[in-house]
Amino acid sequence: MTAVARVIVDVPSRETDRTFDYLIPDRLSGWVEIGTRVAVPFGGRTLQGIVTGLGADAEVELARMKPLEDVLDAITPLSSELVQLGVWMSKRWLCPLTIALQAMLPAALKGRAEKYVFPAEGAEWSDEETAQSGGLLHALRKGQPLKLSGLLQHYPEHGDLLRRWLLDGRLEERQKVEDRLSVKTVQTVFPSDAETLKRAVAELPARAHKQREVLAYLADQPEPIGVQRLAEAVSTTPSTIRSLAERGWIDIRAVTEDRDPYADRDFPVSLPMQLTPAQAAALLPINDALEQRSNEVFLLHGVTGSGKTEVYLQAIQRCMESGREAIVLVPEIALTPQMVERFKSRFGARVAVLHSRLSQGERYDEWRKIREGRAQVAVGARSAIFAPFSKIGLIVIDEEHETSYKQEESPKYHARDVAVERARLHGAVVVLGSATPSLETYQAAVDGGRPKYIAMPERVADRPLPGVRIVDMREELKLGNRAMFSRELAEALRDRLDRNEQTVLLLNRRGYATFVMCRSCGYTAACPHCEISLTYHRGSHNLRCHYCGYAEAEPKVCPSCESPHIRFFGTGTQKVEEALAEAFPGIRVIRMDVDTTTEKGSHEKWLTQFRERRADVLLGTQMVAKGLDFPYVTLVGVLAADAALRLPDFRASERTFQLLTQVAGRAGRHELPGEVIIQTYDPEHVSIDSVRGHDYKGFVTKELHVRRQLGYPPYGRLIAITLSHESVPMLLSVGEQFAMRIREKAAALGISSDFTEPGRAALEVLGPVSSPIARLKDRYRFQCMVKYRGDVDASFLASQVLQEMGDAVKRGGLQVSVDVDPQMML
Ligand SMILES: Nc1ncnc2c1ncn2[C@@H]1O[C@H](COP(=O)(O)OP(=O)(O)OP(=O)(O)O)[C@@H](O)[C@H]1O
Ligand SMILES: [Zn+2]
Ligand SMILES: [Zn+2]
Repeated sequence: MTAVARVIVDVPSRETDRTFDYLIPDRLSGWVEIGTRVAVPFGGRTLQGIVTGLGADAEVELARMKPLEDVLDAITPLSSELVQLGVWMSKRWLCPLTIALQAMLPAALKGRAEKYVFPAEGAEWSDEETAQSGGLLHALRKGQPLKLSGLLQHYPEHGDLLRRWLLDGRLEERQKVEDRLSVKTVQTVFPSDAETLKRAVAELPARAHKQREVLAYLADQPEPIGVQRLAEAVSTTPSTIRSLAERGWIDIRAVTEDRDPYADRDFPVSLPMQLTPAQAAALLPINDALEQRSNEVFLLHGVTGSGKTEVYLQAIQRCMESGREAIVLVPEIALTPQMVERFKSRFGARVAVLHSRLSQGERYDEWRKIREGRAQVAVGARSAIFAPFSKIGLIVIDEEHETSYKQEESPKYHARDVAVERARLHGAVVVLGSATPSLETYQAAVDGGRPKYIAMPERVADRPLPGVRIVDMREELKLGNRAMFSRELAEALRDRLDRNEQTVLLLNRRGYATFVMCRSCGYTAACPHCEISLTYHRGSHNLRCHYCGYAEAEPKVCPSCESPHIRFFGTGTQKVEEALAEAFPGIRVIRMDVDTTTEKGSHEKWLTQFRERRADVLLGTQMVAKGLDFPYVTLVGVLAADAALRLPDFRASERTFQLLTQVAGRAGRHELPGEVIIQTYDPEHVSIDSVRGHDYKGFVTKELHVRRQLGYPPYGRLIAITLSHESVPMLLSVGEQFAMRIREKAAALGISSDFTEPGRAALEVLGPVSSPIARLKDRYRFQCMVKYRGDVDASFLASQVLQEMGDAVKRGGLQVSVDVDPQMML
């Protein structure tokens, strides 16, 4: 019987989206399991791949089968459960399996970097083991890092031993990332016993003061200590310390250290709080499900400030006590120090944190902590859903309505759906938390009973929700106020300055371009490659396209009519900042937007400043709306509340309501009561009017009614297929064929295209029409939208048509992108 590995090669195309069989050579037997990354010969090249299956017989004759070339990691990075999840994802979102699998790996593991093997710090082997290893251990102990591939080649008969020791931790594997070993090592002093130290002091020459001090320090504090740290502690140089090692009085060894991005911060220990009755009632069914290990999904619908986080924390505690692991997803933007601190303070080093602001190396270290079982809780943004745990008991998704849980590039997965599937594979509990649940989740809870609905309708400690006033800016204009701030908002702001309280100002900028326009002829500067207005950047005085990166200098005269009256238009945060400085001299403003938060750590820096009350106003875009919990914020102002309502997206109302409710929720969360002022040109709009009474149910009822009539989610589902090409006629003809074939297939299956009859399965294809962004990077874009309802496998139909038309698409040089359950309609 010959062992065979089924491998998915890392070439993301439809033709290679299947497994290929390879022989497992003896040298590698015992190293290959499901999830192992391997190097394989493929079409004359060596490619990277992932083993997704093992078998004894092969689909092609053994004689024609090639052997695997190499194993790329000693510790298999993916489990068979994650591979299974990947298979599910590739079907769910119509993407090649390799793309789904690669999305689960930390970036540091993606290249074909060589792996090195080292003995672990303090590892010991018996004489018997040393003898058994036939020179292998001897080679390793010389201290030189040895390549894993080399070891496997030189010691083929000792592969089992190597693997066993890697698994029991006596050997470690490391990888070069960014030209350095991906594991950080620290030169560490190991003091000898007190006796030796005493003798050393006696032997030292009289003038060796510093060396004496070092020895005294170590005699006092016999714990291992970093050379650098020790040098600082006794204010000497590392070379002084090294000279002691040379004389054999102390030992200096390299010790691996995790790059813990939070290492220099002390987290005060936090104990579980006494729950309010509402929290206790919410926790009860969650704990029950954990206890019974039943695969439940809950929607925890708690208003802003109702204390959802404490419920998560105590559920996680329960989960950990039963020996299982927990994943907590929070939106990238909410991964503030404040949020991280809540978890670190409660669970300490058992928490791994994963987010994009960490360096590749830092992320890899956190990932290893999870993979090697040193962490029990992973807190992170979207991709943390793939945390390589093996016995998950609980998955929490905070702010479950957030759009950032949907990845916009392939694999276009939604972390919420992945969470539900992953929890099913583990028999785990899912908690979806939000003050403003997505309509999909809410409707499923109310109509279908899964998720189970849990409500926390009040804030903790009887704190009231803030009062909300809506200001009609048209009225302001009628009364002659042309300023950016209404009289009410200006007055409230002044009031806060007098009382030394703080204000959060949200500029809803989505759909509100900071563009340049000529006031004489109406010319607006647009990207020559995309159908998009260019955005003005004050710092560099240039105009930039946010889609393709095109940039040009700010025009002095209108390129169209040569008028000098061309100027920067629209309301950017910079403009608001200027207006604030003008209206309130001396006001201290922190501006948070894409321009001020690109630098690593800047986000945190601003929030810390604001928390320490070194500013009066926190002004920003969406990123100031979520997760913040500052006791002195008593006023929230919203400028241009309706800015995003006109976007060509059926979720525009829902998003506006969620954003306004979330930002309103930042006010009055502690002792001081809060107030919210929303400026708008459209005060009657249901998205704005409902915020006044914190009326989620009122909003949702109206909005669901509209969705039901139009057959939009949650009452129907969508698949967006976008085609792009330089030539419009080409696009139109392929697009038409596309739409037609799907319609034909549906008709052949007897699926109606009539959505008016409630409850009946239906499918229709809208388009092809020009996409809302009609041209990008010199390519025109057309869209077909498949809308369907009921028992229809539209993904399957779409993928069939894609396959059938694959050749035509390829020959014509078209690009096709498929988005199943799209969240962004642009
Ligand atoms: N049982 C409790 N007793 C006293 N204070 C509590 C309790 N639970 C939570 N709090 C406090 O109430 C405040 C709000 O809690 P938390 O931030 O968890 O709310 P939330 O529901 O997550 O709100 P949001 O959705 O707005 O983020 C916090 O300052 C928290 O420390
Ligand atoms: Zn002009
Ligand atoms: Zn462009």
